[in-house]
Amino acid sequence: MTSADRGPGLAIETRGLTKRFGHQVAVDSIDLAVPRGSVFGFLGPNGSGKTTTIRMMLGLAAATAGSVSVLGLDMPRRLDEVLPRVGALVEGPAFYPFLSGAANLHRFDAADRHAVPATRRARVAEALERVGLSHAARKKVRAYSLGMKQRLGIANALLADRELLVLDEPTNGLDPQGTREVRNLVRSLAADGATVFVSSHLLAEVEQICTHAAIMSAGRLVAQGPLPELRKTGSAQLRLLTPDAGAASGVLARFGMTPVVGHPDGQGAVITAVLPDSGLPEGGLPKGAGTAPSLEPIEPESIVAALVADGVRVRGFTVERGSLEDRFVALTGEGFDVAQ
Ligand SMILES: Nc1ncnc2c1ncn2[C@@H]1O[C@H](COP(=O)(O)OP(=O)(O)OP(=O)(O)O)[C@@H](O)[C@H]1O
Repeated sequence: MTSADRGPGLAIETRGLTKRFGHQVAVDSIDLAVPRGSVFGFLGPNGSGKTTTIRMMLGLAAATAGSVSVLGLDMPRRLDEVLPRVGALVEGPAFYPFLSGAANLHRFDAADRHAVPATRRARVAEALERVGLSHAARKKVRAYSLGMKQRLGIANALLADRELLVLDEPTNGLDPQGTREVRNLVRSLAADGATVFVSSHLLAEVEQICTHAAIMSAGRLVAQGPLPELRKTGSAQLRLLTPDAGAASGVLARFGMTPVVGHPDGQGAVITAVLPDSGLPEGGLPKGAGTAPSLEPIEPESIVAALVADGVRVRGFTVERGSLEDRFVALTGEGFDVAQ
């Protein structure tokens, strides 16, 4: 990461952020950079350290080492200035079941010493409207579905104007309808200009609503960046159809590839090869790496040009990138739930 990636353009920044519970390292020296205005997906399997990181960001847990700044201010030192500008939904909201949704929000608003009492009623009504719960404002929360409770939690986070929303697994446990509602809500919050930091163990969810993502695995941050960039990195599979297998293999080997030759249809050879990774692994090259991978991605068209220049007859040529899911599985060593 360059120094240009840091600074006032970031809504959240952590450096070397670490949390140990006894001997267990739950969060292992992570450097997160969440750009302002992004919808940032914080992705990782259960137990990978997402909630612990979020708790440290919000001053709910003390870091063992490292630093966090939120909206450009050090946490937890500047907690009092930061919290009024941040809406959070962490580990499921706790509501009074015997009170209505509106009455619950009134209580939360009253507990906020920055909230002006005279405008409380309007603020609560607006937050309920924002999450589509106006019709259920007077209903007791015990009669709310899980999706409605989650939306009420987000309404609570929206009681004041927020520059940053931090949502920990906001669709966890929701049925498909509730999930859709919450996702649409997250999209519209982002469209209004807030930075939204949303954790999830669902890859599909992050792909649908996020502009950026970070991937956690066993307490470590294994990748982060804009989604299109994360999709681009990683290896791709090349497939070449040619009657000139020997010459073609020689050309591919010159590009550092290891071609595999098959003869499935008698029409010529089908050669497959893995296009070398175009991106450096997070944190640079592994120690002791033999040959350094090229920093420049190998363009498929330069391979075709080299094949043609060497007189190879190219009858078919395709390059398929792995999906984001392939990439995440490769990074975390675990599959992701694919629930929509
Ligand atoms: N208070 C605690 N005491 C001891 N260990 C903890 C504590 N909180 C979390 N851990 C451990 O730290 C690790 C990371 O947990 P964390 O809840 O941050 O992960 P997560 O990615 O948010 O997972 P999930 O989606 O299941 O909440 C886990 O192994 C967990 O058991």
